[in-house]
Amino acid sequence: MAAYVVGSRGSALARAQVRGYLRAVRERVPAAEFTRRVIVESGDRDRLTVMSRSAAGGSGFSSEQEAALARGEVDVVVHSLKDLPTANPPGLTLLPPPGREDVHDALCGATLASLRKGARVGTGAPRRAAQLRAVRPDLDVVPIRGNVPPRLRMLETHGLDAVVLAAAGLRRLGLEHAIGELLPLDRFPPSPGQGALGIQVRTDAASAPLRAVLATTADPAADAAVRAERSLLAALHGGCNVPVAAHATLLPTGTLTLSAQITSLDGTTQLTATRTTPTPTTTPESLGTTLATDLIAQGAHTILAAARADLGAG
Ligand SMILES: NCc1[nH]cc(CCC(=O)O)c1CC(=O)O
Repeated sequence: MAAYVVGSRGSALARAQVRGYLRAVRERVPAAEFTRRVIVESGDRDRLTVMSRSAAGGSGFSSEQEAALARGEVDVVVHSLKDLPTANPPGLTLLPPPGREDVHDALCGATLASLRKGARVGTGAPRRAAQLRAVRPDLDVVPIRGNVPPRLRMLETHGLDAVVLAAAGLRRLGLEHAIGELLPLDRFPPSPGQGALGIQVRTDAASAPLRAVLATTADPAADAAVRAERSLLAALHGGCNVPVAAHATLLPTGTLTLSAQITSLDGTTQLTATRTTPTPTTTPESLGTTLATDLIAQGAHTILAAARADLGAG
């Protein structure tokens, strides 16, 4: 059997995600063989361009990863799900994720309560900046970007008092000792899909054997949760850079609960809503779109339009 080619970005986090994923696959299908290939994102020089679908040259792909997958240069791409647009390019599909890491955001370098008035807290995510301002309007939120280890080093190199990072990335990199506090989910719900891998493959018949191998790792609970979260984001015409948070959990009883939060960039207005599947036939996707409708009735579009205008101008 020829080895399947697994693509990812070249960051330490992306490599750790591939390593962890292949460990899970090999546990279930020991005979499967894989080789790894790093696909460099031209946009990795500027993170903002990575996020936009037009960045891959108007090709309809959100990244070089997707384009390489569609061209057959790799057979599967391991992404961070939260970085993937909700629109799926034709010919490609996402498989259910193999479970989910810690969904919390982590404050590194301090705890929230220990931060003095006016303390400098680094984050590149508009959602995190807005959530911080909602809870602590006195903080000086400093925009930072880059990969996880350099962002952590900015505590020293940029004189920051704290930085906010996903606990999932820190744990995958073995950097959990840097976590000062896991931020509470009620005030700091995560980005849709945070902590989950986006396992993307081709839908063609030739890829069916690989899809069958990879499907052995599927975690139905994680899958239901991220599908609900991402359908909410899609229904709000979100993107990975808007101040939308969502978190779903599937109980053993089969009940799926989805909570979402939208925050104005200045932190002064915050919308929250929660829904639970009323019947077993409600799909995760319909729960997401229903909750989006609840938030739209509360004025979601006004907050999001203002945020997009500020971010676009910014
Ligand atoms: N946007 C960068 C990114 N994409 C995925 C993760 C961490 C892993 C995850 O959230 O699943 C991170 C770093 C961070 O947000 O701290």
